This record gives sequence, C-alpha cells and structure tokens, in this order.
Amino acid sequence: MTTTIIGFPRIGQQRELKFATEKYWRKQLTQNELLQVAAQLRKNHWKVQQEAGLDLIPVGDFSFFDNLLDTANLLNIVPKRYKRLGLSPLAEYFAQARGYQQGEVAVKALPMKKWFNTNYHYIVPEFTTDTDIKLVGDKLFAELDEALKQGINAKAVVIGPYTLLKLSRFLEDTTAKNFVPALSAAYAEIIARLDQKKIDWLQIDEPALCLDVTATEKELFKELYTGILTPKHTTKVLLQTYFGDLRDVYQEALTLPFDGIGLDFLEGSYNAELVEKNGFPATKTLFAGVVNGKNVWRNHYVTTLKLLKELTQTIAAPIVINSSTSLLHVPYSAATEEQLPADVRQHLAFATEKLVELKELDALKHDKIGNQQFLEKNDALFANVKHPYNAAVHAQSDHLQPNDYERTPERKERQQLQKEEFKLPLLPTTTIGSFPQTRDVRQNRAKFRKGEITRAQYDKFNEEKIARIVKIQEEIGLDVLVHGEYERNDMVEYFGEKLDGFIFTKNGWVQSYGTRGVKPPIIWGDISRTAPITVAASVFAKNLTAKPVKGMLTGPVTIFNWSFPREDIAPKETVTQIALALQGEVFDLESNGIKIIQIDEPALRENLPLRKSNWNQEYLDWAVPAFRLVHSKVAPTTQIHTHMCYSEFGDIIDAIDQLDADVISFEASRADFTLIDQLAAADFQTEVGPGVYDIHSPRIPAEEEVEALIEQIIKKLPLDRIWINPDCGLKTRSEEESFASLRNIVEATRKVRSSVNETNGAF
Ligand SMILES: CN1c2c(nc(N)[nH]c2=O)NC[C@@H]1CNc1ccc(C(=O)N[C@@H](CCC(=O)N[C@@H](CCC(=O)N[C@@H](CCC(=O)O)C(=O)O)C(=O)O)C(=O)O)cc1
Ligand SMILES: N[C@@H](CCS)C(=O)O
Ligand SMILES: [Zn+2]
Repeated sequence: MTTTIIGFPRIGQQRELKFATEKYWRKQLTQNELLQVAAQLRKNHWKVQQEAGLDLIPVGDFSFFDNLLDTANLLNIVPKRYKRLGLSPLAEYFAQARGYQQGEVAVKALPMKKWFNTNYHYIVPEFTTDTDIKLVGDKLFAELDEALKQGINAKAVVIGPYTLLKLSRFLEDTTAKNFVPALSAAYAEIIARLDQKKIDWLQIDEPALCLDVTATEKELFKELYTGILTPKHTTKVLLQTYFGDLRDVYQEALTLPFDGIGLDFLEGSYNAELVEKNGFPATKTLFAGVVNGKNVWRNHYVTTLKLLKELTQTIAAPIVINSSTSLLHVPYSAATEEQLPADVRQHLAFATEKLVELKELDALKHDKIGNQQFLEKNDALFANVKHPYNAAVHAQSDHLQPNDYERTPERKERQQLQKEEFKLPLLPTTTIGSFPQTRDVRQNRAKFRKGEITRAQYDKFNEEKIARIVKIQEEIGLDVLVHGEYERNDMVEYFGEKLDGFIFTKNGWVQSYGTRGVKPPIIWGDISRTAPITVAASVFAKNLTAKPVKGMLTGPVTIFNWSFPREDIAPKETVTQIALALQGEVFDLESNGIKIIQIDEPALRENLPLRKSNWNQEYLDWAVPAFRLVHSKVAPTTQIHTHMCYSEFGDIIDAIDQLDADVISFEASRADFTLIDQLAAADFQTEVGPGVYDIHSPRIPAEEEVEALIEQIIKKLPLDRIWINPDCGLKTRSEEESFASLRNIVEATRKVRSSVNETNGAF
C-alpha cells in the first residue's frame, strides 16, 4: 500500500448530485431516486480512483450536505427539535442542514460556518444536556458494504471526536468534557464494527489539531483517544491531520497507539522539521501529504521527491504518498477545459489529474525503471512556465506610498459629513446587494454564453430586471437601494472575468455548501482593469430613483482568497494588484455619482493562518492595507460599506475596524448575538448592520421576530451607528421569500423607530 487520498469531490463531474438533490427538495425526485444517483456517483468515483491506481480508497467522504453533519448524525447528535418532526432519516438530516417549514411547523437550520481556512462550509453540531451519544447511523457502514461489493480497497473515513468537539456549540451549560466518555465509546464501537467488516484502515480526520492547542485541549485529545484506542482491534487507525502542522501535539500523537499519522507537508511545512527533530516510530505508517488538495497546479516532482527522500532517510517507518487535504477543494478534472490555451492547461491538475500525480510520484519514489520520463516531462513544464507580465501594473505598485493607504478626515468626522449628505432615517434599511438569481436570470446568461442572444439582448434583459427591482425596493420602503447584481454569475468569478490576468474554467465547480458550488477563477498573470466593470449597471439604477443606490464591488482579499492563486509570487503582490484595479473602479463609480460604495470582504476572516501567532505577519499585515488601498482616496462624503458573512469575527474586531470603512454589514442572525456584545465591548467605530434575516434558510422571519432582534441590538450598540439589513445577499432565495422578508424587516424597523421616537423624542 503506497498511495491514497484524504477524500474525493462528491458533487459529480457534471454536478449530478446538486441537480438530483435540488430536484428531491422540489419533490420532483423520490428519495429512492436520489439515493440511486448518489450510489452511482460513489461507484463512478471509486472506479476513477481505482483505475488511476490508487491503493487505498476513501469511503465515507461522500455526503449529501456536509461530513461533520454526517458524523453528528452517525453518533445521534441530533437536537430534539428535529427528531420531533418525525421525518425520515434523510429528511431529518436535510431539516438540520436547511431548516424546515411546513404549515405552522417551523424549525431553523443549524448554523453553518467556514471549514477552517477554506471556502467550504460545515454545519455546526449542537450539544445539550439531553444529547445522548451512541452509534446509531448506518451511512458509513452501508457505503463500506457498497464499496467492498465493488471490489474497492476501502479506507473508512470519519471526522474525529476532537475536531467534532472543537467545532460544535455547547448549550445549557454543557462543555466538551461532559461528552468525552460517551464519544470515546462510540468511536471505539465504530472501530469494532469496521473490524467485523475486515476494513484495513480507518482514517479519523482531525484538522483541528493543527489549530493552537492549549494544555487543557491536549488533555482532551489524549483522554478521547486513550478511550478509543484501548479496546483490542485489528482495523488500523490513521490520525489524519491537514491545513497545518501538528506542533502542539506531535509527541502525544506519536505516543498514542495510532497505526498511522497523516501529516500535511505543504500548508503544514513545519511538519518536516517536527519529523526530523523528533523522529517517527518505525511501528507506525506515515501518510505524507505532498500533493496539494487546495490548489490547481501541477505538482513539481523534483521538490516532492526531495522531501520524500529526506523523510525516507530520516525515518524507518513505511511512507504512504497522500494528498495534503481532501480533494473536495478542487474541481473534478481539467481534461475537459479545452477552451484554455494548451500552454496554460498543461499546468493544471484538478482532482483526477492529482490521482495520476500520486501514482507517478510513487513510481518515481520507488525508482521503477522507465519512469524517468515522468520526471523529465514534469521538470520541462516548470522550466518553461510563462506568466503574463504587465510592466504598467508593476510600475504602479512599486510606487505606492504610505499615504495611499490613509483615508482622511478620520472616520468620526466623515460619519458626521455623511449624515448631512444622505439624511437617512435612524436605523437605515438596506440589502447586501444581490436579489434572487431566478431561473430566467441564469437562463438569460446561459443563452448569452452559448451565443444564442446578442450582448445587447443580454444587457437589455438585465436592465429590465434592474428597473423592476429598483421599483420593488422603493415600494418595500428600503432606504439605500441596490441594482440587484443580476449581471453576476458569482461575486468573484464575475470580477475575475472582467479583470486581466485571470483564466476561467467551464466546469471547474467546487462545493461551497450543500448543493451550492463556486467556479473559482485562476490567477495566471499580472492583474489589471482594462475598462469599468460595474459602473453602467449602478448608474442605470441610480438614474431610476431619488434614493441613494449603493455601488457593489467584491474586495481584493475576497477575490484573492476565492480564486486559485499563483504560487510563484507572494500573496501580497497579487492582492495589491487586485486592489489597484478595484481602486480604479471605485474612482469611476464615484465620478459617476455613486456616493455609497460597498466593498464586500466575506472571505477576509477565513484565510487567517490557523495559528494565531502568524495572523499579523503572514496575513493581516497585507490584507488590511489592500482593502484600505481600494477606498482611501475617495471624498469624505462618499460612504464606504463593507460586508462579511459566515465567520466568527470576534477575534479580529480590531482588524475590521482598521479597514476604515464607514459601515459594515455582517451575519448575526443564524448563530447568536455574541458578536454584538464583543463589538460593544471593543468600542467598535464602524457603523454596523447586524443581519436580522437569515438568508440561508427558506424561513420568512416574522415582523415581531425582527422587531425583537432590533430591540436587542439597539440596547447594545450606539443607536446612531446601526443599520438594518439581511445577513447576506438574496441571490439564493426566491423572490417571494425575499420580498416578504424585506417587508417584515422594513415594517419592524419602522415600529422600532417610532417607539424610539416616543421614548426619546429624538426622532
Ligand atoms: C457568499 N458566498 C460565496 C462564496 N464564494 C464565492 N466564490 N461566491 C460566493 O458568493 N463563499 C461563501 C458563500 C457561499 N455561498 C454561495 C451561495 C450561492 C452559491 C450559488 O448559488 N452557486 C450556484 C452557482 C452560481 C453560478 O455560478 N451560476 C452561473 C452558472 C449557473 C449554471 O449552472 N448554469 C447552468 C444553466 C442554469 C439554468 O439554465 O437554469 C448551465 O450553464 O448549464 C450563472 O449564474 O451564470 C450553484 O448553483 O451552485 C454559491 C456559494
Ligand atoms: N454583495 C454580495 C455579497 C455576498 S457575500 C451579495 O449580495 O450576494
Ligand atoms: Zn455575504
């Protein structure tokens, strides 16, 4: 056994799982039909891996929504409110992931958060006093039976108890510690069940061990696994880590009776030093993560073989060549991207190409005769790489001065000037930018893409949409309007397509959450803006209304983080180039009369290094200036908004304030209001719009519910610095849900305004 991967993309080459699941939700497919599509996809994916020559194939990495939710359901960690609905297991699972509304019965979805520093999202499990952990799920075992029947050399995969506890929510005074014995017993039972099935390896994913681990957490880790590994078992247990290095618990991992340890030698480059300094026992197997699961570039064999050689010379343990993370984070295959120039495409390795790389590396590592050609071909590729160079871009970024990053006058003064400029009511209402991307909007774009309609027809359709949505927003009574973002396929891909220096795929889909995917653009050359991007749509909307229209841009850090970056230059260099391109767009919006401009940075938080000690130097020190560079030179009366969603911002509040935006909207409705307390405690200076409507759920929030939320918010934050808005864009919702929710928000705001008025006489 010499090669494996941590996991494989499950949505299907043509996103079959997405389409089937969404049909099932719309009741156009039965549960059985959906299960059949899923089984066929697993079969295809195992076959692809087997045919590529992978020795050990992950099973259990498939999911209808999210693997952490799967693990929670496997262990009966399902809140009572979902069980009470009396649904089938699959329907109960989806109720947790998406919420449930049927007549009078309504249950919210569990919160969703970013999976470490990726653009993938997990569902947050919930522990309460009545959580009764026991092995109840059958999904993992049924999938293993399926794989074994198909002659697959299966490696069972689950998310580990440490990561599960670390990422969960604990309510009713429970703590992680309360659940250790029950969790250990349940995982031990999983191993016993795998033993019965004669499964050779169980991969337990513990990426949370690559975060900073405190002394107490270290004890938790030891206690959990002492309980899990003590009973006698023949299935070997692999502790699989990724997204970083294992420095805090390396010794403990070696001491515990794991049969294998999986280390990420790319993002966790320090792992190599750990192995060299502390050794690695010959009795364990090292699963060496050397093929990048998070980028799309070909592996440079010379570098990888050097690392593998050093490892072989340092340790006597058997080494399995592995991907550095699950391949979930890359698209399925580059082979069908024929539209890309051959000299670019040859540098790409998506999931299926990475399988080939693992096999070739294995052959080279074992010095199999005749394999030298792989090495020569690979080396030639790297010797001849030519990224397009733009001298003007370099001249601009080389001449940046400190004051290019400083906005004047200071924010307090600007806020005053802006209040006079816009004369907005107290608690101004707005949206985050996108309105529902209804079927006709996507079809219009698909037709244009296929050449079935002209550019003029495409634009006319979108203009009609803009005109309609401006009117609807006026009718609803929102204070700051948007144009609706109908022209965008995605908030990052769209900008990538308009900027020079990016390349795009036709079918490079990567799962973001549930059935939703993104097609990240790929940064290939120096980045520049060749023409205005958003000005026409914003100005068109502005001319239809007397209310202010907010211009909408995606920020430099988010464009960078949600693209596949180059690896030959530093992130700072690329992100500065993107910031300069967006700065031009901000100036153009401003000079065309757009006085409120939102620069979205939902991905600012997610790419923070996993270890806090690296946050500033490795990330915030270039991310924050990049944002400031985009907007610092606008007029004091131009109001700069930003928006963030899906992350815990509590620990980067200062950095967010440092962005020096005038207003920020963020997600708050799906989790809780902890962040509002943190903002209050930190004396946060940016005006804040905490989301009062969870757009990730089909539920329409009742007016009284929103009113109660606003009442809570105004008790905690300064009244004149609060905005009222949903927690993210409305692109994934239906118009019916969106308009009804917005009406409730506006009405609730009006009520709060008048009660404030009565009590304070201030309004
Ligand atoms: C805010 N979020 C985003 C993240 N990352 C991004 N890069 N972008 C984001 O917006 N990360 C965090 C969150 C994640 N949230 C989401 C939310 C919604 C989606 C989503 O809706 N994805 C869509 C695909 C959107 C898209 O690119 N559409 C294209 C092409 C659509 C398509 O498949 N067209 C079909 C025809 C369709 C038809 O006829 O009806 C085709 O071409 O065959 C477009 O609009 O043109 C999804 O469906 O998954 C993602 C992340
Ligand atoms: N302006 C974007 C932000 C999403 S994070 C939208 O409204 O969809
Ligand atoms: Zn958002």
